[in-house]
Amino acid sequence: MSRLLRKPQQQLLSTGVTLLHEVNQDNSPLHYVGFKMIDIEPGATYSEALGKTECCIVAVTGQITVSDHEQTFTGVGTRASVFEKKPTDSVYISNDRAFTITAETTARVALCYSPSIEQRPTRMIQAAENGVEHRGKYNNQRLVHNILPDSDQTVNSLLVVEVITESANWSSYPPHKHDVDQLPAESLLEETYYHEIDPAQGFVFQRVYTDDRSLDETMAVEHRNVVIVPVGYHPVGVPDGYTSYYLNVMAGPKRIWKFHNDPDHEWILQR
Ligand SMILES: O=C[C@H](O)[C@@H](O)[C@H](O)CC(=O)O
Repeated sequence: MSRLLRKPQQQLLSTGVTLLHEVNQDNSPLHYVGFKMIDIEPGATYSEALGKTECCIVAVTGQITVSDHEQTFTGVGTRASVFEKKPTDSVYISNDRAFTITAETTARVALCYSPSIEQRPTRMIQAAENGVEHRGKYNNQRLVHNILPDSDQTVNSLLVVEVITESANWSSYPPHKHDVDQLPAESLLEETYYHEIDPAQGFVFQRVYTDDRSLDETMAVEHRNVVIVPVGYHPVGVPDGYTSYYLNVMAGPKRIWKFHNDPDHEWILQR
């Protein structure tokens, strides 16, 4: 199995709290991005104290209460399934703060991390604040919810976005990369993908590859898998009959999303 593909674990952290994924510097080739996916049962709590990292808590499904022990946000979350195709709520917590999440319903919660030195205010990112984009044409159409785009200057290094790709369409396509710190042409952003597929027995294909093909891995990605993108192009293809969801976390030395399309495939944009 590709070293870039992570299957969900079932690590019981505490009563009602299960860790499905943890991606960090110790268990991945990433240096900037961290990611956790936790499932929380109603009434159960998850607490964490941040060091020099910031965290975007995304209520992927269900409703949660989030407190940084100064402010408390209740009713965070808008959907029972990501395939309702509507944005959700998130809460941003900056470095050197602690937080507690309490599940109001059965909830899937993504914890998206990146480096942070200058402490910023805690804030709820309402679903209605998400920039919604209908990107692409032909069989390259996808729905994008920008949770923390690079235009949002309220955080230090974190970028968070979710994408819905319908049956027989491609996304993160034409293949693009953002793996060199060479602005204005391209920025260096590591990336993680947390995938969900409807119906859940489905799979999508994701390829992660470099120009010199020193890295070239094509994966069959299944429901609730994570794909790690340290470098390279990273297109996703969705088989007929299935719908794809993924949540992206990106971070690097500069908080700018400037990607470079694979020249071999950029022509499709001219149609
Ligand atoms: O670099 C960003 C990620 O690859 C996705 O968010 C991608 O941009 C989604 C898309 O445009 O299809």
